[in-house]
Amino acid sequence: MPKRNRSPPPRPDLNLGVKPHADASMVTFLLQDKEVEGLQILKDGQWFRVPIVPNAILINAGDQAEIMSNGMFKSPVHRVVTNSDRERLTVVVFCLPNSKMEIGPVEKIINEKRPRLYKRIKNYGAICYENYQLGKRQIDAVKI
Ligand SMILES: O=C(O)CCC(=O)C(=O)O
Ligand SMILES: [Fe+2]
Repeated sequence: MPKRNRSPPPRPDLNLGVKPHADASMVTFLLQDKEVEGLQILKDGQWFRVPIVPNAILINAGDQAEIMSNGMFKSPVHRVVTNSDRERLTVVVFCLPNSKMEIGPVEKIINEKRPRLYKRIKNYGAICYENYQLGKRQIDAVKI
């Protein structure tokens, strides 16, 4: 599912960008703008900028990777802030299973020390959409 994100230079009365979220995908491939930075990642309550590495593809674990790995992979919360005077263009590809397929933590990695953290679910995209609109962290809806 490819997507193109265009963040035009903002007007003072509009605050465009991408609000904080974690990706609903299994994995996301991102080709950043060659010159204009904007992506930031949340870690330990602090926002960190993601530097531009020309022509590099950034790979991000999405919520479905966190669910299937029973929390071993973390799906990071990130956002895009706008640059005051330059347009930014990125290309994003979200990879995710068919919505009819049930997914859940892989059985083999669940044990007494690492109990199951997430429910088995179908169509995670739809679950996410509802929670995104409510401004909630989407993965919380499928935690046990
Ligand atoms: O434009 C970017 O750098 C990231 C966009 C993003 O996080 C998304 O589309 O999910
Ligand atoms: Fe994202």
